Amino acid sequence: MTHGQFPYIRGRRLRTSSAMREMVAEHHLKPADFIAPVFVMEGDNSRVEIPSMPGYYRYSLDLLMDEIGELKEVGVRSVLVFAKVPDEKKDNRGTEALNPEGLMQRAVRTIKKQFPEMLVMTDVAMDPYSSYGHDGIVEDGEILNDESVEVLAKMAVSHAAAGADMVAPSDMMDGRIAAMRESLDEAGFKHTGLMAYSAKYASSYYGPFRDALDSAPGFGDKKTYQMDPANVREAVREAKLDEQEGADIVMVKPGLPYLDVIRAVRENVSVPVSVYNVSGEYAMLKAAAEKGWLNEEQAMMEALVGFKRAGADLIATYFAKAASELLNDY
Ligand SMILES: NCc1[nH]cc(CCC(=O)O)c1CC(=O)O
Ligand SMILES: [Mg+2]
Repeated sequence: MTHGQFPYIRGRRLRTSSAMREMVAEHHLKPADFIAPVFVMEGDNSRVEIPSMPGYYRYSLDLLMDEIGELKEVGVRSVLVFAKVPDEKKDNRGTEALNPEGLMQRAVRTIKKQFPEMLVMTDVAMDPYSSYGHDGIVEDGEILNDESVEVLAKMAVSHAAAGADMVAPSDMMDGRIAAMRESLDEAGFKHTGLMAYSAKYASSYYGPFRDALDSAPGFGDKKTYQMDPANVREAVREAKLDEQEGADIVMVKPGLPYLDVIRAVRENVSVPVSVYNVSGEYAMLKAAAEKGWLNEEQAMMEALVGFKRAGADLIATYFAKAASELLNDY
């Protein structure tokens, strides 16, 4: 009895042993694929666990160095820095974001001094500095685009001056990539890279991150600048525009609900594509694992290789350290 090419063709032959499966694996993860987001706060010798992100911490700068040392130890080669700004330093124009002695700038200098080979990327966005918790200057309830881009371009230069290898604008204002490239070049930072959050969706999966930085919008939502989850063609358009404006890497964010977007963007640009496996995705997996409903390590690795299969070249993920430890083990 034969059915089509069976029994001559048996897909299971290639799955008979771990060596066989590994030999035919189409995608692989390695620690250098990961970008580890890190949260820094003022103070000494302190760390605070983020309630909605079990096992993930905000560190004072001194303790952040230990954490980065551990990341380096397991083979992670790049970090993406986010700073928690005290309320009294927030205003509508993100003034503190340009302070050369600000927390972000000090963090970048300190990391580069202690770990010169670690790639340091910085979040360029106004929301942690904004009294309204928005990614731009607010006027009569509107988030101004062009005026915000001017601030963002200065912020990029300020991070570059502190020693950032790449700046990563996460604001979704129009035209900011070209403005940043021009400002960076004019200021002499022609080798400072730009990783653009090109297709960043207005997502509920950012909730735990906003807890971590106390950066939730004070009014309304971010739907007039972040993208509608219903759209994929628009993501391709945004990514292509950012590539033309000079982005060195384009990003899709969040990750798991947007694998098709990663694929579409990958097929339409030439620059590397990164994905942000965001805070809510981390929280979701951790919560299920805590309840014993999912195997945490297996679910984590499955999600991460899924990003590569979808077409991501690099992955910003809160699992960077845990996944690297596992990859080193076997
Ligand atoms: N510009 C802010 C910013 N940069 C990265 C994230 C989210 C990251 C995450 O959820 O892990 C956000 C939140 C937001 O847009 O409200
Ligand atoms: Mg855009």
